Amino acid sequence: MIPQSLRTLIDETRGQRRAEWAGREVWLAKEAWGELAVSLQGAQVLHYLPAGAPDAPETARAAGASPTDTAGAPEGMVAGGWLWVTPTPQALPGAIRGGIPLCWPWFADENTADESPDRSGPMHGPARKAPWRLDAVDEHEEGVELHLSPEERLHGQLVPRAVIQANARRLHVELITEHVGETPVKITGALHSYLAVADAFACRVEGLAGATYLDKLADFAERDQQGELGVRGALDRIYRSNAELCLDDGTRRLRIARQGSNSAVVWHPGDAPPGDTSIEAARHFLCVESANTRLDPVWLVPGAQHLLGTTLSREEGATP
Ligand SMILES: O=P(O)(O)OC[C@H]1O[C@H](O)[C@H](O)[C@@H](O)[C@@H]1O
Repeated sequence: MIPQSLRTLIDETRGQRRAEWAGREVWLAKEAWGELAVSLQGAQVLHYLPAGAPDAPETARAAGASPTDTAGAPEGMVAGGWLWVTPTPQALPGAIRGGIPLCWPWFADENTADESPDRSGPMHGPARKAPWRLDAVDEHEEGVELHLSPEERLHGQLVPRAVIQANARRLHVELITEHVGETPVKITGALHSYLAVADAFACRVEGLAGATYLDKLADFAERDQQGELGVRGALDRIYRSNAELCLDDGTRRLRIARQGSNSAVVWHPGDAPPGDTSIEAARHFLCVESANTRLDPVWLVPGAQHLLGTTLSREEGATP
């Protein structure tokens, strides 16, 4: 579910092109394998829709529906796609709420921003607001692979880069950190996926039963997940888990695999969303994040690399 204005840009795309959306440069693809939109601010995937999905334009047309159906969607938004983007994004230099923001080189706020000099760095680190450049686009019939790096140095000793792969079966995002300095550095971070859902409070996240979690809404109290997770309101949890997850919103079963992550963050603000999003629009996302947090920080030594990844795909055997 994305803003109508972004949908229009994608509809006007044949093949690949660059355009401007909400004051940011975006890279767009509309190909036989599906659709992809990436913002160069933050190297942030904003939209992905594989061909053949029930909400893909050609499938919708075959079923007699409009591919840009606004029925039931909050104002300014259209259904379609696996990711959610707010219809009311902050102006630059603010970050875009939605898609897959890259939180780097730390996850969350000043209390956990171990890498900022005085533990007071910006929430989720500087990478998501920074300008990135597209270093390479590897295009082939089955899909596309993008390589991006920040235009400026974001850290004295660490250099990040992002790899985004999209095809008709899956979306895969990697955030790779290379240590180019002299002394060990501790990092955290996240691929802060805003997944589009029919109703956030009717979602089930499978794969976390029995896992322990830190409840950020209860001062990081440690708890056990009893049974599978049903989301019914506000929650902000860091699960100690590297398991593959499945998000079921009643209309789609999305598999979420993670690489280099032993923290799965599940977040929804309930009926008190941040100022850049209405309550109505917020009912259509659930964040399920591939993360490194205070539970599994990564110590990088000079010359070492760390890869944090996430792969979204349809569940095997499920209808497309
Ligand atoms: O509003 P943002 O800075 O994008 O952060 C949004 C959310 O991100 C994570 O999921 C955290 O666990 C939440 O505590 C936070 O509120």
